[in-house]
Amino acid sequence: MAKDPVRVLVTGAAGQIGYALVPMIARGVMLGPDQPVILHMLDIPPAAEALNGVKMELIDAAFPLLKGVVATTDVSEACAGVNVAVMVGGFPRKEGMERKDVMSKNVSIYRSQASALEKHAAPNCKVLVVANPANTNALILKEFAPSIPECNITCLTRLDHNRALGQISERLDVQVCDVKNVIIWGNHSSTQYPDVTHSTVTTKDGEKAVPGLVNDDEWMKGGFIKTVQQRGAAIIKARKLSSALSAASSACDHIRDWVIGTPEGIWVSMGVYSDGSYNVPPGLIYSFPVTCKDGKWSIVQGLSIDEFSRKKMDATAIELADEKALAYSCLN
Ligand SMILES: NC(=O)C1=CN([C@@H]2O[C@H](COP(=O)(O)OP(=O)(O)OC[C@H]3O[C@@H](n4cnc5c(N)ncnc54)[C@H](O)[C@@H]3O)[C@@H](O)[C@H]2O)C=CC1
Ligand SMILES: O=C([O-])CC(=O)C(=O)O
Repeated sequence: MAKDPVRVLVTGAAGQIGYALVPMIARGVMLGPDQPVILHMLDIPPAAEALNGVKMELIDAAFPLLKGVVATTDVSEACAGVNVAVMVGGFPRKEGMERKDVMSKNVSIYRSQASALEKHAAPNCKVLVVANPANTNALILKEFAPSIPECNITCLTRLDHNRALGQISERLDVQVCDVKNVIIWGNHSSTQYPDVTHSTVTTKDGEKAVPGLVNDDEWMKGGFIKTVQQRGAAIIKARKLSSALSAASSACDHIRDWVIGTPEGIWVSMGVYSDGSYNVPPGLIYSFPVTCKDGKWSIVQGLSIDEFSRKKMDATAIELADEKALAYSCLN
């Protein structure tokens, strides 16, 4: 029997990431090849005409799984009955703007969109925040949507995770699908800590630890970390636009693994509400290694943390606490 359609909201749908993401969702990349979807696309009034253009293209592409398209600038209509919400819309930093000005705009957007989701979304709606500052936007959303379970509110660090897999695969000249269990700890920012301590490569002689294969501590603790931390900026410099293709693909990976489950023996990175695991302060949305089963994520426990990792994990937590304080100061 055909499945009932799932309603998926994409905010900022007329933007770069939105344009890459909506066809992936309509093709089944996010929720599977047998899962019909209804797309809800939200953008702001100045982008209404472009948004309608995206809707026209979705119709023209005749996606078999796509059972309906709502394209609107009305946040209540956009959120009505949605089962999955991918929050890509936000206010970007413009020339001459202070950090506080950008935070203040995004706090106000995420506060009002949280209330709309709380009122209109389906009860067990899963939320993924992509727009920067992603962790803190997700935290604000959590604060202002108290009836949405906190475990349903996450932010995207899967792109950083995939970037780390890509860098290891290039360095060792192995297939990216044979590399697993890197970790992104902390903020989706240049303080994030991409950690290869526990990662492995599947070889014809079995699983081998990445640190032993790379055998270059200086690179793993220096160039590798910096490349992953700065990759978004490098893409913007090269394209003059954001990393829309890889962000859209990673957003699909994030939701797919969350809904369908992570494969046996594999963990992924997700920004989730900290429960104090690994001595990360509770009350932050922080990226951890997680496995997913039956639509729920759980933080991988018991990994050993060396002194180098501890310092990096603490530094990114401090940045998140500062962002949280700044965000709260914008609420008054
Ligand atoms: N977490 C991650 O891994 C990544 C996050 N990003 C972030 O994703 C966001 C989107 O990036 P792009 O698509 O390249 O930007 P973009 O500027 O092309 O698109 C953003 C869209 O959001 C819309 N928008 C603005 N305010 C809105 C509101 N209140 N409600 C609904 N829509 C609104 C804009 O009109 C625009 O169409 C940015 O914040 C960017 O920094 C980008 C790459 C990776
Ligand atoms: O800074 C940005 O907008 C881009 C970004 O987050 C990324 O590519 O990781």
